[in-house]
Formats: sequence, C-alpha cells, structure tokens
Amino acid sequence: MPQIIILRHGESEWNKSNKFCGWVDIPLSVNGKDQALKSADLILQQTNMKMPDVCFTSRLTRANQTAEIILDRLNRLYIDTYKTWRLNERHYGALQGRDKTEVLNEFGKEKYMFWRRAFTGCPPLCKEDAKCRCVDGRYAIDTEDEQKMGLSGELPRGESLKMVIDRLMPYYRLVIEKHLSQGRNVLIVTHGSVVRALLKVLYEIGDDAISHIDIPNGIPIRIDLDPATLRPASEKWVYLDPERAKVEAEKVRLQGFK
Ligand SMILES: O=C(O)[C@@H](CO)OP(=O)(O)O
Repeated sequence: MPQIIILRHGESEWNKSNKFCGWVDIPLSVNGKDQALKSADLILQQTNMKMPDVCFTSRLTRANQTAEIILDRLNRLYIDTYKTWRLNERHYGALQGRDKTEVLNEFGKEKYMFWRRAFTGCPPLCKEDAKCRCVDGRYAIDTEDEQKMGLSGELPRGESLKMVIDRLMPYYRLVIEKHLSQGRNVLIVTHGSVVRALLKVLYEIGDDAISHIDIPNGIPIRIDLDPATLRPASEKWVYLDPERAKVEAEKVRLQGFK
C-alpha cells in the first residue's frame, strides 16, 4: 500500500511575526527548525510507518529547509527531491508582507476570513511588475521544464484555494501519482494551503467544509492509498500527533485576532 506523508513546513520568521507570507521567500525561525526535527522524530516513532522513497517540495526556502532537516534525521538525504512552484504556498497577492491584525482591522472579519479560508476567496492581486509577485529565475526555469512535460499554466498574482487546486493537481496526477503507482512512498513538504488543497481533492471535502480546516506547522499527516485506485484507503487522514495538531491548528485559525 503506497503511503503519502505530507506536512506544512515549520514556523517561518513571518509566521512568528504575524505577517501574510505567500510567495515571499522567508526562512524558518529557530522554533521552525526545531519543529522540523520533531516532525522527523514523529515519523521515526511510528511502528508501521514506511520511510519515504522520494520527496517533493516547493521552491520556497522554508519548505526546502524543513525537507532537508527531516531527510537528514531520517538518514534519507540520498533520495531524489523534486522542487516545483506548483507546491508553493497560495499566492497572497497584495496582502503579502502585511500584518494580519492590520488587515483584519482595515477590512473587517468577514473579508479577512474570506481571503484566508474561503474556497474561492482570492486576495487583491498585486500589480504585474510588483515586488510581491516574486517572479524570478527560479519560477521561470520551472516553466521550461513543464513545457517538456506537457504542463501549462501562468504564474499567479494572487490565488484562491480553488486556483491552488487548479495549478497543483495536473502536477500531482502526472508526476507524484506516477511514483505512487510504482509503489514508492512519497514525502511532500509544502505549505498550509497546498495541504488543504490536496486533502480537499483526495477526501472530496466540500467547498464550505474546507474553509474550517487549518493546518498546523510541522506535524506530519499520513495517508495510506489503495494501490489500485490511488485513492485514500480510509475515510480520514491521520496526524502523527493528533492532540498537538488540534491545538496548533486552532492557533493558526486565530492568527491576527489578538
Ligand atoms: O501567510 C501565509 O502565507 C499563510 C500561511 O502562513 O497564512 P494563512 O494561515 O493566514 O493563510
């Protein structure tokens, strides 16, 4: 039975300082590095857990650092690691770099939560040439590689969760599922919105229900897949530390409200 281990990166410097991050390339905080180590220990402590054969991550430093810390601790730095913009955090448009509490106070709770959690909630876009677009050589290189794979798509200026699903799933079906279908166990080290996007598709979560799901930093989720269909073998995904996941997810939800 192929297995996916998927997690959101450890705490970043901007998670700590309460800022919208999106595609801005902010590294892990000291606490975030510790969370990454703890997430590897959670994997090691499981009795019937399979070790990853291949790793996928985004093109953002906070996820790359988390992946490296985990693979090092698992003694698996040698496995292939693929980086793609399609696993990047949801692009937060013109909100990137802004303080969450300031945005909440300026626009009100309804709009703030719509932008953060509604399925079709797209934040205000940033301008074509704006710094917050964060388009540099790293993402352009992907575009060339993708053309060879037959993938197409435009780099965003702001995204809803729906738009994340639209850019993520072609890559998941074409590349990640190919490894799973060959019986490989896959580690995906990514971002809160990408974890939500994949859970929504794999578990067929409704548009409203997904708006109530928050993803904690650095707590791995295990998904066992039916080898024939590559669909989840059980009804619900499993956090490797369910109690801590619940507490930390609630803290994520309440960000900006203090
Ligand atoms: O700032 C962001 O990019 C995300 C994740 O850190 O924030 P939120 O949880 O508000 O979607």
